[in-house]
Amino acid sequence: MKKRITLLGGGSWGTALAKLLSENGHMVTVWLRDEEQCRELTTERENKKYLPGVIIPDNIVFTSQINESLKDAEYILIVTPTQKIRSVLKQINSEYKKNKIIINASKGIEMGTMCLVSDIVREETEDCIFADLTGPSIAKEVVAKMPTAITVACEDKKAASEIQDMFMSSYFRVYTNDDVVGAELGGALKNIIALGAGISDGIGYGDNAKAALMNRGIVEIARLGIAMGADVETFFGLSGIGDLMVTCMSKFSRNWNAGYLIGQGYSKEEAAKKVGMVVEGISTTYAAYELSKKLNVEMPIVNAMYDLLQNNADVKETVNKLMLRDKKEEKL
Ligand SMILES: NC(=O)C1=CN([C@@H]2O[C@H](COP(=O)(O)OP(=O)(O)OC[C@H]3O[C@@H](n4cnc5c(N)ncnc54)[C@H](O)[C@@H]3O)[C@@H](O)[C@H]2O)C=CC1
Ligand SMILES: O=C(CO)COP(=O)(O)O
Repeated sequence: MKKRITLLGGGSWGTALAKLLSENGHMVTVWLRDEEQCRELTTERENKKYLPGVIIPDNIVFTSQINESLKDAEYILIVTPTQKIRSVLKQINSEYKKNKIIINASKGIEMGTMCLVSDIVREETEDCIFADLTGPSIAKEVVAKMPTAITVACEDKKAASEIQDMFMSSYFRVYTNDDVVGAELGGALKNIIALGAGISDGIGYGDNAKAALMNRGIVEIARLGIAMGADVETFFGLSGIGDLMVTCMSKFSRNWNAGYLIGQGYSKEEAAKKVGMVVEGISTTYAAYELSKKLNVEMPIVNAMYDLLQNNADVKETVNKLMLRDKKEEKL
């Protein structure tokens, strides 16, 4: 059935999801804060900055009026950088953020508050159902209609199944899951590990190092997840190890690319600027570091990444410290 969906954000992932939803027959509106960009997208039907070369279907509406964009919406799809979500939701009149189904497609943790996106949505909206759309899904491959499998995590089974139907297509397979916290944590924290994988590649370490990072990375992600009430099984799924694999291995990943540049000697600011799109792993490193301290969860890779980003620690020395920690059993 045709649904009315408004996207908050139209960068590379927003554009890709708007295109997919429109091609699935839904009525899609995209809110962007920049009026000039709305005009360009409306007339040129191409997102030159974030997804050049992709033709945007004619029936997608772009607007810079946030309340107007939500008047008829049944579903709200959040696709803005995580650190901006709260301020975006605050701009919406209360009547338009009440009793809606809110789907989050962003992957990060809010700095300062340590909130997951589900917490932000709970605090900034009223009586809404929250779902998290997450998993290994590089926007450039989705717009090229390459096979992709993803998860929708939602505690409300009916809403989960509606969202599954809404996104499913011949090249986009959607699974459901009811572990929202686990799915959100997997999506957010894999960005930190991918940044680390990029650094490892950037300084010239090999595949052994990257495999170790990925494997020990998912272990510490699961450790934090367990402390926060998530189901450990979720971390073996698409939103966990699945997304970790693609983000650490894809040359399209912005987190991997930013890490690679840092490994080559650029500062985090220069690397983020060069990538030119959101690098969620940087801000999420700070939030995850605070969370691990608060919950007393051992997260050596997150600590190392914090040291690199916050204290400009030397990369090789940091890796040495990681390797020479106390001997351990291979356990969660
Ligand atoms: N690109 C991808 O392949 C995927 C991205 N994601 C996630 O989706 C989220 C968005 O990522 P992308 O679209 O790729 O990022 P992007 O950097 O391509 O685009 C970000 C969008 O947010 C807008 N924006 C930035 N600051 C804003 C503010 N203060 N208020 C309102 N809008 C603002 C930008 O104008 C742009 O439209 C991230 O959390 C990312 O981790 C998830 C899966 C795949
Ligand atoms: O989340 C993603 C793939 O699932 C996209 O990762 P990047 O933000 O690193 O490009």
